[in-house]
Amino acid sequence: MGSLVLNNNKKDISGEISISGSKSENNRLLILNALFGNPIQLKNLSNSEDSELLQKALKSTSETIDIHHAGTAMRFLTAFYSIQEGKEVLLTGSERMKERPIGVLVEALRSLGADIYFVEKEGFPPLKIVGKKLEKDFVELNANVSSQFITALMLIAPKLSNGLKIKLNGKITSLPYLEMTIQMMNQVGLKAERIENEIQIYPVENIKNQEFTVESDWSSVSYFYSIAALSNSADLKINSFKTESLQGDAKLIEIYRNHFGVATDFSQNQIRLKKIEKFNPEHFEINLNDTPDIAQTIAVTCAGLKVKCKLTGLETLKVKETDRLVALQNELFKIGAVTEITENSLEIIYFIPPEKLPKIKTYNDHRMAMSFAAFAMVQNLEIENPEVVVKSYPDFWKDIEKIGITSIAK
Ligand SMILES: O=C(O)C1=C[C@@H](OP(=O)(O)O)[C@@H](O)[C@H](O)C1
Ligand SMILES: C=C(OP(=O)(O)O)C(=O)O
Repeated sequence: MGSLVLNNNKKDISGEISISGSKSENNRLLILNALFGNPIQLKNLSNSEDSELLQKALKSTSETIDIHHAGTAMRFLTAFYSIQEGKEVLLTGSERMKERPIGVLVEALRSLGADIYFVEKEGFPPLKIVGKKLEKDFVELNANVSSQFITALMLIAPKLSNGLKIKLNGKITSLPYLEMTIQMMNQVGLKAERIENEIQIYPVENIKNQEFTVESDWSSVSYFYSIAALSNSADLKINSFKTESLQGDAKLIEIYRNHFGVATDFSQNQIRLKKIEKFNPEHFEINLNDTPDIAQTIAVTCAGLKVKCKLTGLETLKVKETDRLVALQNELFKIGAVTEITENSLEIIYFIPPEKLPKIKTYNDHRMAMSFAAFAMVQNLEIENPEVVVKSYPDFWKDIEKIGITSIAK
């Protein structure tokens, strides 16, 4: 499967690229379309493999659905199939998917009356799901493992006879993703609201035909913020973004402006990133519970700038595509950052000289590949199994080439 050696001869970068639609927004709309008979015409679709896998699953008539490594799709489909009366499926995924917990969602759906069985290990995929009509209208669940469980319930809720009240117990993780679900549902004509730890979704029969332009993916654009922060000068134009984003990761604008000297200007639907100052804080501390997908990006930015940092709120990272805390610790070491990790934090405590040509393992995790690629602004490095990027951003290597980071296959 090879590797790529990344090389950037100049520390000044510029160019223009387009990033496809947010996989989070896209996947919510795919489920709503499947539930309501395709009333929503999506514009600026996500070209992520995860979204394509979900789309394919929703069209499939097979009794076995293999969702590979697409976590969001796995969770949303679990709820979706629970209410498909008369349909029985085996919902499975990659080896890693079989290690990503889903018990909290299954328990919540069972408490609503769903027929779901763990086929191998209790609490984990694969699942056998026998679709039926769910009669109840109240559910409670722990909100501290994955917000995707809650979104999954919210998306099917308008189709339940009396809607659904969802009570969230414990600390709510990845909250902006729940806000995204609520806002999107309201935008397409459904009725959803959250008051503190209670979400209410009202029943709705139909939604009207409409277009929905998916905003480009802010998690994907994070790598360009990191590249800009590690450059001498940067001027990057990237499509297509909205000033009022539904995506929590738009927080990047503030984080990179306030801490890493990268300014963002909006001009119509384009953002323009500029390095405005060389800005190396002594120490940087941030809680990323709202924005878990940009933790790796920020860790590599800090390593490249030699900024000691403490990233907290990372308790969900160990159950993502890989244990991202361990993966980060191993690979940051190769680029000269020595870290301490706990169950929910990562701290860069001191720096050592980076390896001459660090060879970065990617652990089947797209975000490991893309976040470490930004370090090419500091020195050459090798990224193993670069094809992992397809999960969210298939054009990533082409796009960084466009702005001056070349790669040679090895
Ligand atoms: O709802 C979503 O689209 C997502 C929610 C987050 O997951 P968790 O809630 O499990 O942290 C995020 O990490 C994931 O990439 C996408
Ligand atoms: C965690 C992620 O995705 P998922 O949970 O959908 O696999 C991600 O894209 O970083």
